[in-house]
Order: sequence, then structure tokens, then C-alpha cells
Amino acid sequence: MSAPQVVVHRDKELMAKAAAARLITKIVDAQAARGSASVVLTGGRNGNGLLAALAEAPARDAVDWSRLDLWWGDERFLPDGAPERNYTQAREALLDSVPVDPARVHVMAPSNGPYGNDADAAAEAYAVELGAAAGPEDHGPVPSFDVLLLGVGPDTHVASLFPELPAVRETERPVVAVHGAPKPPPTRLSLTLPAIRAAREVWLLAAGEDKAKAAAMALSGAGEIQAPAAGAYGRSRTLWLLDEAAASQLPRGLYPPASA
Ligand SMILES: O=C1O[C@H](COP(=O)(O)O)[C@@H](O)[C@H](O)[C@H]1O
Repeated sequence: MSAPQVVVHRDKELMAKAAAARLITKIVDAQAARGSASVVLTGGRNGNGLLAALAEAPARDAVDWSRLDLWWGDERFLPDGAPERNYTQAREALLDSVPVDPARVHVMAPSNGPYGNDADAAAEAYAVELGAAAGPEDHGPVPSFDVLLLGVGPDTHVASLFPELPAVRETERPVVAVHGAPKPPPTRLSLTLPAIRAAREVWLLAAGEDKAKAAAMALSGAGEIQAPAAGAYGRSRTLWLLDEAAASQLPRGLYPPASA
């Protein structure tokens, strides 16, 4: 477990640009060190803001897009092409404009895909796909992702792990179906906390006033069942990327104040 580090940016636009620059460097370094890189994408406003900033960044051409595995932390279980799907939104923000290898874009099944409306079967299939990508050097049934991105919801949910729901209590399976989510749509697929914690680095993104309470709660010692974001950490690094509004209720001393 790595203790959280907090980085605060002036506003959400700057946060997205800085996170995109950070991610480009991380991918390039991982590709240099290991030949390829793996990133787990998140849905939500901040995750898509980061992808849009990445699409705009001139340095995006430093990434070898053909040697990048992309996974998802969660998906809204809807038909293929639905505008609310995290995959649809990631395509619009970035993926349609970079030369990714389609075989390395690991999409969670839609509700009209090979498993039909059976979200549990779709979750199991994603677990199998993750398991096939994990090697002996990995720490369990999922690969050691280089970076796993998570948007933090105003209720402290991450991926589709909502406070107090069964998915956040899962300790065995790496992927589960979520039924009855409090945020639409009610049916979702999600990595679990053990799968999230297999990542080398976990980056949590939160911008805006409506995220301030969630960030303060998760970073002040709340339990992961009540505040799932508190249970999301990486093996080598846990990075909270915030804007000033989201950081406004953090306990004093949790991050170095701006020097000027
Ligand atoms: O529904 C979801 O919400 C969270 C947070 O989204 P945000 O818009 O409040 O930033 C997101 O991380 C998750 O992937 C998504 O499915």
C-alpha cells in the first residue's frame, strides 16, 4: 500500500492538462522500460477531461499507441454505442483520434453483446480476459497496470464501487456486476478494490466544489466501505489530482500550500 500524495491545480482545465502530460510521460517511460504500457481508463467528467487534454497535447505523438493496452475500471452496462457508455465517451474524447491497436483496447461487454443482458456473465468474461493478460510476474489474477485512473464521485464512489453496496466488499473476484447503483444506469460492471490495488500507480481525479467533501472524507481516514475512494491505492504510488475547489475542505497540512 502506498500513502496518498496530493497535488492541487488551480482549476479543472489545468488539472486535466497536467494529468495528461503526466500520463504521457508515464506511458513513454513504461514503454521504454518494458516494451509496452497498460492504462486503466475511468469514465466521468474528469476522466474524459484528461483524455480530451491528451488528445490536444502535442506530446501525444511521443506515445507509441500500438504498444499500449487500455482497460476500463468500470462500465455502464448499456447497448453498444450508447452515449452514456464510458467506452463511447473515451472514443469521442481520444481513442478515435489516435492509432491504438484495436486488439489491445479491452472493452467491457455492452448489454447487447455476446452475454446479452447478463451483467454477471459479462463481468466474469472481463475477469477471464484480465486473467489471460496477467503473467507470472503479476500479483494475482490481473496485470500490474502501469496507471489506473479513477474519477471520484461526490459520494466517494470510484469505478462503480458505491458506498455500502456489495461490490465494494468483494475480496475475491477482480470484476463484478453492480446492480442497483444509485447513479444511473443502475446496472454496471466494475473492477473491485483488490483488482484496483494490483496497479503500480493509482491516480484519483476530482475537480469542482461538489467533490470537496468526498476528497476530504477519503483522505481523512474514512473506511473503504463507507468511502470507496479511501480503499483505492496503488502498489508504488497513490496520487490524488485535485483542483483548488475539490481540495477546499482537505485538512490543513495534507498537501504543501502553494508557495506564491
Ligand atoms: O458513473 C461514473 O462516475 C464516476 C465519477 O464521475 P464524475 O463525472 O463525477 O467525475 C466515474 O469515475 C465512473 O467511471 C463512472 O462510471
